[in-house]
Amino acid sequence: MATWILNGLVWNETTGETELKHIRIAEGVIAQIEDAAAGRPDTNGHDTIDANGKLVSAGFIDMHVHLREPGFEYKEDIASGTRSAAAGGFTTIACMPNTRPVTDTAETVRYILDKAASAGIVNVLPYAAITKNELGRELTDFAALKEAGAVGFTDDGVGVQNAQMMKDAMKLAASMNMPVIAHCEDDSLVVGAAVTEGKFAAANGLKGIPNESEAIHVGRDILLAEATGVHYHVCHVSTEQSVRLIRHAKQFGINVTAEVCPHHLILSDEDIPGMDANWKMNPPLRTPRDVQAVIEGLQDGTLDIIVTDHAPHSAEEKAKGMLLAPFGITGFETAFPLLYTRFVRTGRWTLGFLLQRMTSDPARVFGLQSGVLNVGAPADLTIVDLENEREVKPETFASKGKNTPFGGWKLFGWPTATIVNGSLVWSEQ
Ligand SMILES: NC(=O)N[C@@H](CC(=O)O)C(=O)O
Ligand SMILES: [Zn+2]
Ligand SMILES: [Zn+2]
Repeated sequence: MATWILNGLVWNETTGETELKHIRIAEGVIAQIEDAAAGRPDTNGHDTIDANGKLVSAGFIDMHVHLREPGFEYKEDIASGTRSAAAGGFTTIACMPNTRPVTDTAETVRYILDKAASAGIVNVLPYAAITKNELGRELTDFAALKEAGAVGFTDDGVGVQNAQMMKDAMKLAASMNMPVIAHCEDDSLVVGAAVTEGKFAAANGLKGIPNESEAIHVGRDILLAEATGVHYHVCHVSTEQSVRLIRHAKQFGINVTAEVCPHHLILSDEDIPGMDANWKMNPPLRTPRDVQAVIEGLQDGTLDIIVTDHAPHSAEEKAKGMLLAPFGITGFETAFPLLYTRFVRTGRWTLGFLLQRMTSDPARVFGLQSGVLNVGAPADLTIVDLENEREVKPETFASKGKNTPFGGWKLFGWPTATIVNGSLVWSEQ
């Protein structure tokens, strides 16, 4: 059976314009795209969804998320996490291996894929750990993990401290055409601090996390990527120094790509209102100068894609306060509205620029079929209301995590329906 999505505002990658279209989806793929000006198609016997002039985009892709299952289901699980993703317009998400047990065996990779197939409502791509238990001591069985369905290797949550270990991982990953995705953090430069070195830390008499703790790994790993030829992808870039190093590496033709999170594009340490753990994440909110640098990095192509680093924690954990609470904020349900409101509605970016960084660019970087609105592509689509302003209400999130610094913000650009493999998996109440 086919479904027609009628009167969708579609952004045309070739012309850079938006046009009103009717889209037919059948058997999980986009089967037909017609100009709405040519009139209503014959929808007899088919389902119809009237987009009523709302944006219809290729579904958003988020290559850095934490679903917390197995092991931390009190924070999030695959059912609640994929529902939260769908509510944010995401149709494909790649989940990090800092679960319990750590996703470091084929068995755990298969557990996540099976659970995603039975309880999940969007496409879930699991990453596997680089080192056993993410302890940095011994490599995992890359071949078995790839065979089980892992899409890349990462110890997200911690940096790989030993350079030889990282080099061995890159060599092995390169030999099997798999990417290495790095959380960049040198433990010897992090002294148990909760926020960045900067005005907030100084004003509150706190130790700060220095920019070099991130950038020193970026620099090291770029040299190792050059030596091994691996596809090296940098997680959640937050500092001016990292942007500079990645820009330089790309000029040299080194196979490096990078991601940036909405919060690092929008907030600095100077926005932190007080000792509230909803403003605590890793990497931390940096200085205004770093915010400017990551924006420029995204704009000039140094940073390739936008990811949320959706990192839900329980209310009890976050109530421990800025110093003791775990790092991380939820991301799915605010990402597009934040970026659309802050950068597109204000005229700084085109709609197409933002959509590309959340759809076709992640697909290109990680070799996925989705992320484009073309005939023959997977029918993973998002419908978004660009015109109505609404307040961020964390208590209404589909995610179990309510930990966000954006509560109360008034934003435009709310997803209203999400379609995965041709099926409507979520729609606004
Ligand atoms: N980003 C965070 O602040 N936290 C992440 C870990 C990580 O992404 O490094 C988490 O797992 O909670
Ligand atoms: Zn990380
Ligand atoms: Zn993460």
